[in-house]
Amino acid sequence: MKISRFLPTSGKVTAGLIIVFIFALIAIFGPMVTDYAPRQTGNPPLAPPSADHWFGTTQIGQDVFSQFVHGARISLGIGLFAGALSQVVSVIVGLVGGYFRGLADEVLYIITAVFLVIPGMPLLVVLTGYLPTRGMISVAIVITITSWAASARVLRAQTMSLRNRDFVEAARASGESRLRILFAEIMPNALPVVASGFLFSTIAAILAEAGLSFLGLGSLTTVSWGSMLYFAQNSQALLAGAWWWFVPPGLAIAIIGAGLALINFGIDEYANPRLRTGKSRAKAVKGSGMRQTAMSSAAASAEAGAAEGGSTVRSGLSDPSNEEASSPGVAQAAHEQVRASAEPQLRKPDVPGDPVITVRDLVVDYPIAEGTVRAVDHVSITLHRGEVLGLAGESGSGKSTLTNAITRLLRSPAEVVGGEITYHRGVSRSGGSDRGDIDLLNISSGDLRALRWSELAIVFQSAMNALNPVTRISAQFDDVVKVHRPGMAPKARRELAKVMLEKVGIDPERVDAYPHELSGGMKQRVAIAIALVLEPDVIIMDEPTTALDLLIQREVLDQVMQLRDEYGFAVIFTTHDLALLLEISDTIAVMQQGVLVEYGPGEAVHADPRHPYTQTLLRSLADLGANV
Ligand SMILES: Nc1ncnc2c1ncn2[C@@H]1O[C@H](COP(=O)(O)OP(=O)(O)OP(=O)(O)O)[C@@H](O)[C@H]1O
Repeated sequence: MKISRFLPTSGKVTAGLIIVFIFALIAIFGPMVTDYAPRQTGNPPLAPPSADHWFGTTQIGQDVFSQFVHGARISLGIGLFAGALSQVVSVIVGLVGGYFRGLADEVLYIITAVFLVIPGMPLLVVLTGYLPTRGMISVAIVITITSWAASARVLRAQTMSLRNRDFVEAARASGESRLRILFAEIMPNALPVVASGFLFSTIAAILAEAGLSFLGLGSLTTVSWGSMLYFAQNSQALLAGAWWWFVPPGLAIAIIGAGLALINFGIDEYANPRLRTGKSRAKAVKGSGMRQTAMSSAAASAEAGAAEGGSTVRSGLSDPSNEEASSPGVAQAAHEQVRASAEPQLRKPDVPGDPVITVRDLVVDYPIAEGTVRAVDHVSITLHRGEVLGLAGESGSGKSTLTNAITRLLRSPAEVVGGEITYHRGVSRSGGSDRGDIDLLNISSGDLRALRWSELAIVFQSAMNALNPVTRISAQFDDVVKVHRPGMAPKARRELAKVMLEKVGIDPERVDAYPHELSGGMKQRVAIAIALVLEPDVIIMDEPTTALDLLIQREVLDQVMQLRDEYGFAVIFTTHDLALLLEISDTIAVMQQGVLVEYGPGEAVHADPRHPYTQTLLRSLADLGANV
């Protein structure tokens, strides 16, 4: 495990950590290097900084440096203690209320709301007035009482959204105790909120202590940055020109506050792996761990087969347990090894229509901290009008990267480093002359918006996520139609939505339903109907039926094929299910480690697979069939 993976990638976070580290050193070691006790008098009064007194002296001859370093211990100590205490209260109130709901939640929520509306500083002042002692712990407790509510409210909302997620349901179903679900399942997902709450409470506590001490309400027998400011102000240090007395504590409070705020920027980076460039690892884990399909196991045997033949095809980043394979060199070399192990087998597709999309020599890289992942390596394919192009390949082989490049949905850090993608507009449905070609990689964002959906539509893997849960189906059709057919009347749009629903086998009266009122299969059909509503030339379907059971999958696919016959759109269909692809595709493209290893007419690929990887995939299918 490399330490560099845990180092912050952002300069802001590094700066924040350095600041906090320096102050921690000052608080820990500072008191050891000073010759003076913080309250010791007898030195020359109001002496400016000198070799004897680095930060000068106070009006009664105390050493300011000594007070500053001792004060650092107290101020930081109170900040951290009150910050931690306030988070403990927030976590308990937020998690318990958000998870258990009911009366407990109502009571806790009312208390939280009351604390939120009471202004913090006046409450602090009142509470400190009633303190039996003004010790630092008492001050920290008072600060906690006034600062826990904001974070508790955010945590409650987060818990409410997490409590219905599948992994929590699964934990409940597996019999985990409520306490465990709260603290082992939900809490880790809420950690970014807790961590950022902690940082802000710490800053607030340092400021509150300084404020209270400055007002003379803190513990004036203890040296803190706040009490230094109090005495400096009471002795009119400003008028006396003794800047060295109040500038160090004032500046320190400002700098440590900035440092903690800068660290807060880093929390998201750690909480969300996608924000870190090491996303490929996360994807690889997901790919190799979660989707154990026939294809990925077949890929494993393909590798074994290749190894027997003398050349090894490594799965590169797709095996997280393999440290060697995860190293950047191997990641970069994986596609080269695929090419070296066997020549790609590319045959001309056997489709009558004109080309509608041509991908030529496309190369897409993901530069990550550990090196560059070449996700698509010199891929060329042609999609013809009305053609169903089946895109197969193990998880992580580059299918989504290829289709996302076509739809221009690639996300950072993806970089298209070579090749062309051309959309051939052809003649319009109403006839006329050829409308020419569009260079998809260099299209303007305005043209891209106009093209997407009206000519190039997408059906995402999970309709569950693609449909907005809080708007009716009719409104979701409207979203698309209004943008591209601005002149269409609301009534006509509603009728169009109904027609489209009927086409995908859904009762048109369900047009006013919300997504949660539909079954999984129905939702996927709605997603397909929305993709079809503007009669596009091309639909990209990224594993559109994976989440459905076999019977529904079959029904949805039959429907897609019927609609294809009716509308004549071309489809790029991505799936792990090779058997399904063989059945529906005119052309098959098989990818491995970003390389297009087999390409050709579906029947020809089925009858005569030429690449060892495709052969193994098909053999494993045959074995599966034999075993059933
Ligand atoms: N944002 C990213 N940063 C770094 N590497 C990435 C990123 N997205 C994808 N990759 C890498 O690019 C390669 C191709 O990934 P891609 O998602 O295109 O594969 P896929 O065949 O669509 O996989 P799946 O079927 O699991 O969706 C993989 O090695 C993956 O780890």
